[in-house]
Amino acid sequence: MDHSIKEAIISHMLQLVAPGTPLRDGIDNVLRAKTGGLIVVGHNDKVQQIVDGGFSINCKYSPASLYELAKMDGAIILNEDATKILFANTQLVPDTIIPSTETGIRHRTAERVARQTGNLVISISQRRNVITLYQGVIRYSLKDIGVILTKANQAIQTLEKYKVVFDQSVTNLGALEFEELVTYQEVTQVIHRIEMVLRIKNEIIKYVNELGVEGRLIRIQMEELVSNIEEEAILLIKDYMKDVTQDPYQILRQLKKLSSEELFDETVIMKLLGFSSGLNLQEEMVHPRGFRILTKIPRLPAVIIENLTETFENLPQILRATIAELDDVEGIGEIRAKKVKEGLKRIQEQLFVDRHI
Ligand SMILES: Nc1ncnc2c1ncn2[C@@H]1O[C@H](COP(=O)(O)OP(=O)(O)OP(=O)(O)O)[C@@H](O)[C@H]1O
Repeated sequence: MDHSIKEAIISHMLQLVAPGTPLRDGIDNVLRAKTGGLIVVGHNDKVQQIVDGGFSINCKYSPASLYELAKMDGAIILNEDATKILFANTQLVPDTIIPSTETGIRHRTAERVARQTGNLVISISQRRNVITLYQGVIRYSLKDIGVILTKANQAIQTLEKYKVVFDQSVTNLGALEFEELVTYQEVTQVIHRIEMVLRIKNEIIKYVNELGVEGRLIRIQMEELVSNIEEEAILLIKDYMKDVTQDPYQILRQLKKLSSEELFDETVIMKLLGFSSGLNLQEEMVHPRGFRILTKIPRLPAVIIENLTETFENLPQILRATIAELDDVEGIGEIRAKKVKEGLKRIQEQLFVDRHI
């Protein structure tokens, strides 16, 4: 199964049972009462085929009713978004040919039902104090909130460190862009770093999803650190991809799929940007189109940035353009032309002050 599809399924199931949701409240009640439970989320033809006996309940879902119904033997079936309890006390009869690695009957049934129907199945162990989620071939044991919180906090600290390193290298890149001294190596290095930050951010998002209401503070910290990091990555790619017709979002998606070793390989990143191997990355100079720097000018609409980069092709040419030449660009009058010039000058000054040598 594609890694990103698997991640998406896990993320969806974790959000459904995240702390603070009614479903999680009900599951926690069952766990505490030590009655055990087997819950199928969603009812369709495939589920219908393996259900035997039980009662039709068809009432609004509430944590209390889930708890009461779990006292009975058998499985409980909820609707797709877990807002209704449809059946209780049902016997599930999945195909025994379907392989299962579980030992107990409840867990084996849960795994088989999930594989056979593709639905989310939740097994709450009576003796072992664990909640296991199954969907298709995916199996996920919910972890203790304290353990996830510790991991999430560690990830936030790592994110802070990586963010500092990334900020430094992106400031240096900006200064070099004004000096026309950027080599391909600097570009691949910054792209590598932004992808590292994105990877840590995604890991934290997973924890936040699993933590539900308990993850509020982690989410705030994360957003404060890297709220628009994806946009920054897209602008960076747009500045340096070989051909303007390439899709920067597609390049970013491919970047996400790289293994850690590949991400360290400059030639792999260059290839994603559309360059063939054979370039001398440490010596050959490259100019950015200017998207990233122009976006820093306050209140400059995206369409004007597009027009500027299209007319002048790269940042050095935009910097060399006179007020009159800027004025000729569609959507730019004299006042805006001056604002662009002043804006670029201010950004340059700031970058030269902030750069790390
Ligand atoms: N096919 C099934 N359909 C519905 N409920 C089932 C099915 N199989 C087992 N159960 C439920 O699981 C209970 C017995 O589970 P058992 O103790 O054998 O499993 P287990 O996987 O070891 O779980 P636990 O860790 O909770 O003990 C039954 O009382 C019943 O409620």
